[in-house]
Amino acid sequence: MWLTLPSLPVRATEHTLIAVKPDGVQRRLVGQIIHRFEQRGFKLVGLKMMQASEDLLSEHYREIVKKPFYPLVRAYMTAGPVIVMVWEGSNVVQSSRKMVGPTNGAEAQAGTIRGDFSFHVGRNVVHASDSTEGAQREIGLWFQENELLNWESCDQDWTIEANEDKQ
Ligand SMILES: Nc1ncnc2c1ncn2[C@@H]1O[C@H](COP(=O)(O)OP(=O)(O)OP(=O)(O)O)[C@@H](O)[C@H]1O
Ligand SMILES: Nc1ccn([C@@H]2O[C@H](COP(=O)(O)OP(=O)(O)O)[C@@H](O)[C@H]2O)c(=O)n1
Ligand SMILES: [Mg+2]
Repeated sequence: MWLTLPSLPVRATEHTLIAVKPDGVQRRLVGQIIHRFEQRGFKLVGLKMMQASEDLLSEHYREIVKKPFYPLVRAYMTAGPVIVMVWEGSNVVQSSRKMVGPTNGAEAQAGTIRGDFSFHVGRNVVHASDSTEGAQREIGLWFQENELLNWESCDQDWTIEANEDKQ
């Protein structure tokens, strides 16, 4: 039997900033990390490789910049290139945090990115924004507007139920 799928109204979408940290790049984990977000059904709308400057990093981590361990974070995060990405989808901020797992890989469950690829808080492979407001702020820090692409994904009707907006 064929399903008929009504075309979706344009929906307010959510975005998050995910970064593969220098250890993830060095350990050749970039592909596996991207794969997990693709597999979940989220849409990639921005991606680049860059060397983070200390200034950008202290803005990004403004909540921890005064913590005693921040110099370690700065050294870690500027030690090599990072991959920064913007992913789009329903509830993507919270879902990504769950996919990434808690800050300390030693406490992260197997099946999460940190639980599968790290066991030390200072080498935890990925960054994920922790709130929608934080995500907007971080996306604005790392990306120019013209680096984000608004493209139609052909599987959209199969990853989002059409009536979601009407409930
Ligand atoms: N005690 C620590 N020692 C060393 N590094 C730490 C420590 N605590 C945190 N970090 C590093 O600082 C980062 C920022 O800490 P934060 O509390 O924001 O964790 P997070 O939100 O899980 O990580 P991120 O913001 O990178 O996604 C951590 O991801 C980790 O790499
Ligand atoms: N005690 C800590 C806390 C954070 N960090 C580092 O700082 C990053 C940002 O901290 P955070 O509190 O925003 O945690 P996450 O959002 O990364 O889970 C972490 O991902 C770690 O790389 C650390 O090295 N030691
Ligand atoms: Mg954080």
